[in-house]
Formats: sequence, structure tokens, C-alpha cells
Amino acid sequence: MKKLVIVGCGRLAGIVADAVVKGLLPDYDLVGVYSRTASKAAHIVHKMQQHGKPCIACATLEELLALKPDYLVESASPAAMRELALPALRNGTSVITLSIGALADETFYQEVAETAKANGTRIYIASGATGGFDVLRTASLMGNTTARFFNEKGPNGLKGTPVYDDSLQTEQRTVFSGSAAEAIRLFPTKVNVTVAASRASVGPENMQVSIQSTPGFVGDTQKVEIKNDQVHAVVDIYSATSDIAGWSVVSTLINIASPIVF
Ligand SMILES: NC(=O)C1=CN([C@@H]2O[C@H](COP(=O)(O)OP(=O)(O)OC[C@H]3O[C@@H](n4cnc5c(N)ncnc54)[C@H](O)[C@@H]3O)[C@@H](O)[C@H]2O)C=CC1
Ligand SMILES: O=C([O-])CC(=O)C(=O)O
Repeated sequence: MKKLVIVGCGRLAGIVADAVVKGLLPDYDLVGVYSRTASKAAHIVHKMQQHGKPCIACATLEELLALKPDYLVESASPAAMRELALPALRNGTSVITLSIGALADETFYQEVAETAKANGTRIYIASGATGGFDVLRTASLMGNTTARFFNEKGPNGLKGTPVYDDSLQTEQRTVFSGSAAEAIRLFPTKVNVTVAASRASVGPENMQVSIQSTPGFVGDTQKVEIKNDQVHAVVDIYSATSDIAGWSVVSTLINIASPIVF
């Protein structure tokens, strides 16, 4: 059995814990969880215990890593990913991350890659609320590639960000246009998808991103478009909630343990 832990015990972590309970991840024991909000970690532990599965809530990241997990699911934030990636990789723990925005920084990205290689560990970029990383990478390898990313949200999904104002409740507007690197700086927890798709293709500086706010729109549309001399591919995903991102972690974990890999 592989030892699994989770950092960041919110909505998406709950989907992963539920998958363990439902028996969808038979190759893993969820041995520990850690969250900034201790009550959320306790909630997952309680659920596991109710199903006869031992799991502990850790008070610190160090305590969690001392469990010597094989895999760590990061479902906290890009800031948390920045804090935990190197210590986890050096601990022999591979990381499945949803907060791919942390990997927009080229220096950090290289440091993560070198540390993983030196320690025989890996970072797995979950497809999250987007996908098609196989075709994005394949098309990029063919050369002469351009890629762009279109995200549509309702105005409430932009509350608390610098672009929000009440006029968005009644007016459709493009609220951002720029690179994925710029997008994640402005919306640190909302456009991890753009950095993920860029890392699979043209990189965060070259992925052109636009974000449109549409009154009354519920959920998110994430549309990646890649072109080279021969290929034109569009990965267009609408999702009513962000649950698809939690399920993408479950899918990645199944892949890691599977003899047949997608
Ligand atoms: N790649 C993708 O498509 C998507 C990625 N995300 C990423 O996943 C993260 C989690 O999403 P949700 O579960 O919806 O959020 P959430 O807000 O429901 O849960 C996040 C949890 O992480 C904890 N946390 C935050 N910072 C922490 C830290 N430094 N150390 C330990 N715990 C910490 C919080 O207390 C909270 O319990 C988001 O912040 C975002 O970065 C979210 C949606 C889609
Ligand atoms: O579910 C979404 O809208 C995607 C998201 O939050 C992200 O990429 O960080």
C-alpha cells in the first residue's frame, strides 16, 4: 500500500477523502491530513475513522512529513505549494498539486524539477478544471506553436479580486488580458488552470489568457486552444462547480498506481 497525505482540507480535499472511503483508491492508505484550519482536518479524520480507516490530523507540515508519505495531495493554495514542495520532495514524498500557479515562477519551477530528480520523487500536475495536457504537449513538441486560454466566470467568482466592481453584475466584460504569468499574479487562487496548461505547452510567459465576466454565469468555462503548422486543437470544458478539479486528483492517483496509464 502507498501512504497518502493531504495538505489543505477544504472542498476539493473532501472529494479525495470520499474517494478513499468509497474504495476508488484501493492502493492508498490516507494516513494523515494537515490544514491551516484545524477543524477541517479534524472533519476528514472523523470521516475516515467512521469508516474504520486510521488517519491522523497533524498540527504542522513537519509532523505530516514525518509520517513518511509516498504521496502528498496539495489542495491548499499556491502559497502552500511554494512552502511544501521542496521539503516534501526531499522527504521522499511525491506531490500531486492543484495549485499549479506556484510553478509559474521559472526559478522555483527549475528548483522543484532538480529537487525531484535528485530525490527520485515527482510533481504530478493534476488536470484540475482543464485538461488535454497530452495533446497540448504533443502539439508543442511539433514546434511553431501558439496557445491561448479563455476563461469565462460569473461576477461573483471575481469578488475579492482587483478587477471586481458592482457594474460586472449587469455588464459583460473582458476583465483580464495578458500572459498566464501575469494572470496568476493578479488572481493567485483562481487561474491555476492557465499555468497548468502553459506548463504543458508554451510556458507561462507565452500563454495568452483572457478572462471574461458574464452576468448571471454560473461555474467556469476553461477553453485552451493550441495551433501549429498542422494541428489546431481546442480543449473546451464547462464545469458548474470546481468539483472536477478534486476528481482530477483521484484520476491522477489511480493513474500513478495503475499498470495501464492514460
Ligand atoms: N487546478 C485547478 O483546476 C484548481 C485548483 N484549485 C486550487 O485548489 C485549492 C483548494 O481549493 P478548494 O478545496 O476549493 O479550497 P478551500 O478553500 O475549500 O480549501 C482550502 C483549504 O486549504 C487550507 N489552507 C490554505 N492555505 C494553507 C496552508 N498554507 N497550509 C495548510 N492549509 C492551508 C484552508 O484552511 C482550507 O481548509 C485552491 O486554493 C486553488 O489553489 C482550485 C480549483 C481548481
Ligand atoms: O475551478 C476553476 O475555476 C479553476 C480554478 O479555480 C483555478 O484554476 O485555480
